[in-house]
Amino acid sequence: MADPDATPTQARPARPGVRRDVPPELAALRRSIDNIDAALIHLLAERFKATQKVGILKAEEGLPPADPGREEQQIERLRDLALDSGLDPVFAEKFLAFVVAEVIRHHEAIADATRG
Ligand SMILES: C=C(O[C@@H]1C=C(C(=O)O)C=C[C@H]1O)C(=O)O
Repeated sequence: MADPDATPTQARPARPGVRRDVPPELAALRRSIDNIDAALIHLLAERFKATQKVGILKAEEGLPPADPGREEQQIERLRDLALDSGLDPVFAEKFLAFVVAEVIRHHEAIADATRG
């Protein structure tokens, strides 16, 4: 496997103005960030697997794709969790809204396909 901290002689030539010899602490933090990003992608994939199943259930039951009441509860809960953990609650709410908008788009597509 490629060494992420490869010295400039082992790595591709750096683009002009791009430093290759990053300080070890920065390299370590970036490895941690990469691990966290990977976890986020896996978590999102699992969330979308669950919401796809919800979309199918809703289409079968004739329920609407969006549930604003449920979303209100989630916003309140996530804002509290964000505050407790030192994350900006406005960002947490925006992030949830971004994800939920995509889920609703999927649910609308599932409902359309189910109606035929
Ligand atoms: C997943 C659902 O469908 C929609 C998407 C939600 C979500 O992604 O969390 C929440 C509410 C609904 O607007 C649901 O009703 O539970």
